[in-house]
Amino acid sequence: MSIVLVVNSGSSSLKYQLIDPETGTLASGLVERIGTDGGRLEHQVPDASGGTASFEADVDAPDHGAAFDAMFAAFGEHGPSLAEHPPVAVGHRVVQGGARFVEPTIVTKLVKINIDELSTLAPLHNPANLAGIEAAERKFPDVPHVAVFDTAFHQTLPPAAYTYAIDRALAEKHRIRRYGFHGTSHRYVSRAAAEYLGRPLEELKTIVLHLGNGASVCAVDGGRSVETSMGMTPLEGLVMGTRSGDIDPAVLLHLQRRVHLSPNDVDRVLNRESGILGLSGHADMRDLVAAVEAGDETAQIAFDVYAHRIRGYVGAYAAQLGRVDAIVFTAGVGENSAPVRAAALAGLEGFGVVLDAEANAVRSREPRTISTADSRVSVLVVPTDEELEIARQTLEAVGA
Ligand SMILES: Nc1ncnc2c1ncn2[C@@H]1O[C@H](COP(=O)(O)OP(=O)(O)O)[C@@H](O)[C@H]1O
Ligand SMILES: CC(=O)OP(=O)(O)O
Ligand SMILES: [Mg+2]
Repeated sequence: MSIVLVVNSGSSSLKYQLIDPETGTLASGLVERIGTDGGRLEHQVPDASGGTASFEADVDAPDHGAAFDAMFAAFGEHGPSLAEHPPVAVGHRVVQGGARFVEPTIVTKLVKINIDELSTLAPLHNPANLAGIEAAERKFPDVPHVAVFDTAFHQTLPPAAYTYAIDRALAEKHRIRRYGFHGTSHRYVSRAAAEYLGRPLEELKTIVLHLGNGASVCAVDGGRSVETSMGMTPLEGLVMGTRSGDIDPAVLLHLQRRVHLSPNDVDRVLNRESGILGLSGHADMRDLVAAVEAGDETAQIAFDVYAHRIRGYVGAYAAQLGRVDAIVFTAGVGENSAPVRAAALAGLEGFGVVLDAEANAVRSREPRTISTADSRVSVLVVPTDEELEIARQTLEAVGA
């Protein structure tokens, strides 16, 4: 058996999964609200009847080390026993790998220094990823730790897609270019979509819409990322829970010169206080949709801006690909929100994108088609599984 512990450390959360890619998940869980009051743990294990048993607890988690302690306590209390199912490696999601990390990489002191240096290019993510690695190393000092980078899948972007039109020397000196993120998800989902359609990956042209708390679009041509909406940092592109996505860069200058916000203030405003939260007061899509359904006009505008931006990217990426075989929705919002999917693709019938309202309303955790039989473009919902993908890549990196 090759068991991997997969760790996805966010700024305020720790998601984990103990998994054998060949046989399935042994446990998964989440510690939320790290660093603030009201920490909570959820731990799930498969039960005898083929379902899952779920355990919840309030926990005190001032930092990632404490979150790891809470996770261990949950394994101790609810199983499975880590002594009986020891991981052969720990796989970590790391968001920003820059141009340096294009493969899953065994963590060394130098790798950690590099991840730290890349923090300015993913300020919400890399510091938390590193904190998670260090906490996990203290708990599992004897197994290899592997970093799997969100940016790696996008290393195939052509220069025309990753180059910003600014002074070349300045850009090169400061490594300013599009890197792209959510690559582990885009890679997994584009492959799973090809498998579901029963078509060779090499001949498929796909647009993947990863709509989670962070959100990005990826144009995948023959299994390779050729265009993606996040940029040098995970701020560019789609409207997100708390991030603005695309904005005229002159707005930042205006905020600094005329409103006298500091660079850190602007960072906070755009990364944490914008998106659907800034527009409506709701960062969570479930709350936004509920407010729209209750007739709240401000919520309606936020929802419309969110969908309008997606539709624009679908059109742009269709043009870049020249042909689209499938549009694939994934992640929390993409997998669960029928109203978002319908609004995002509304009016595209003339381009051969026709949703089936009934199929779109079905709730399921399986890959499925939500377009009509005569829609020229297949529209799919394919649940992402970043943890499984990270586990596979971790085992490959350690040669297990
Ligand atoms: N049933 C649902 N309807 C609409 N949105 C949902 C639903 N379930 C989850 N979501 C949304 O998914 C988002 C979180 O997605 P997720 O992929 O878990 O994000 P992350 O990995 O970035 O934390 C939240 O905005 C949440 O509102
Ligand atoms: C890169 C990124 O935005 O990740 P997340 O969606 O987990 O915030
Ligand atoms: Mg995510």
